[in-house]
Amino acid sequence: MSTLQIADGAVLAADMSVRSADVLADRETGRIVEVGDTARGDEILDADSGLVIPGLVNAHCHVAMTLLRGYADDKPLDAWLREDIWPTETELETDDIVAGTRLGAVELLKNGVTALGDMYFEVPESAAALAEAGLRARVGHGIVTVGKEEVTARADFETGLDVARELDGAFDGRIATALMPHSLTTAAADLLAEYVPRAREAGIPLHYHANETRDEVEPIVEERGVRPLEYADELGMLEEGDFIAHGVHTDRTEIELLAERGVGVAHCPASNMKLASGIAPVQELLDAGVTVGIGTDGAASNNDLDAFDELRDAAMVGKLKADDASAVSAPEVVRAATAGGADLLGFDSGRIEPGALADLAVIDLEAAHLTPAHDLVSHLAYAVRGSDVRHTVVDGDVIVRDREILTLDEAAVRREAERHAESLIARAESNR
Ligand SMILES: CSC[C@H]1O[C@@H](n2cnc3c(O)ncnc32)[C@H](O)[C@@H]1O
Ligand SMILES: [Zn+2]
Repeated sequence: MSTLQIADGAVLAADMSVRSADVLADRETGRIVEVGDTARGDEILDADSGLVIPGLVNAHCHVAMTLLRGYADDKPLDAWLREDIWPTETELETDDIVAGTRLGAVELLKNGVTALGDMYFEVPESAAALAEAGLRARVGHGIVTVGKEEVTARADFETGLDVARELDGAFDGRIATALMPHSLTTAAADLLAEYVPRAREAGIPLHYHANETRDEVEPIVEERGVRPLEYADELGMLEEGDFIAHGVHTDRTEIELLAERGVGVAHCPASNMKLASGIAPVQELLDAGVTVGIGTDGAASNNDLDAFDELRDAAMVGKLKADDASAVSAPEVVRAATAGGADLLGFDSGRIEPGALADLAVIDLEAAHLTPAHDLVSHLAYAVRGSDVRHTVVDGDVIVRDREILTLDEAAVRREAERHAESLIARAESNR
């Protein structure tokens, strides 16, 4: 056994208590073997004056959209997608997506994220980039059929299913997959009815955008006479292991349906605020027993991938929505961003205890904005910034040490991303 000892820090336990302890991880199995003060490891990672937490889980992202950060702002979802994002995305080439994925991976890992849910294009190449950077991910090809001929629409579903079947378990199990139709209004009903059962036969879960805006809910109610998640249920799209993104405009019946079916919600508060989509009823979801994770969505609607921003946003807007300052409390958001997200993605991580995957982040507590340290869970929810992350560990491997990413050349990744972003936008603008 080759071990990593994360030494001399305070450790956040699953019950949200904090105590001084070392964490010992087996680098071969990638799992935590001991949490205590007798651990002795082959390699030491210094966590003195630090807090060891489960790595944050970004439950919903389009990571390569880092290339479109700041390209189109201040519009609502539908106009933003149709006028700016989709026309530009038609110009994307595989190398652009790899460059954007690497840039996103640097940002995520340096901000303490160890796992993500990612829906985008060119998934074999982007999944390889994520895994090589050191991240764990559940990935899928985003399937859109609106505006496409039947044959092209079907081909998109075939790609989604093939990618999900072929990549599941790749990169020593760091990559898992899902069938990812973009949304209930942008993926055709007849093809969903055909492909969802095929995904089930292969044991593949589903992930899709749902109930994000009122404009997306109303046409379904008008056309089908049921709420969007009732429609999803009719199509067999609400099964244990599935998770939706957003769930902003969910009514009581839909919340109960999610709870009954064991389907979780990736809550994306910053994206929902920026696109003025609305505020998800997070406290109601939690009270109903729905598993909630937290996501950034893509960097073009956020505009960064700092998951600590999301924790804070989730707590703040959750209170506003509930009209109750005690709603979406600090322990609840910290749990959502760690164990909640890990449950949504189906990873055995998100908690620091023997047997769990050693996906961890170490927060440097020596900062003016983290002083005094009355309550470290409060700090995680309301005061810690991504730039306070000192080390990030995935599968027992140190990926970020003293804020330096070890798996990628950060300067080269930034240069490449700049180059690809510039040429992508030039191509898109010349074709307008
Ligand atoms: C088909 S791959 C994913 C697809 O989703 C687009 N997208 C980015 N952010 C959002 C959002 O908040 N709601 C819906 N769709 C979104 C992205 O640009 C890709 O086209
Ligand atoms: Zn999204």
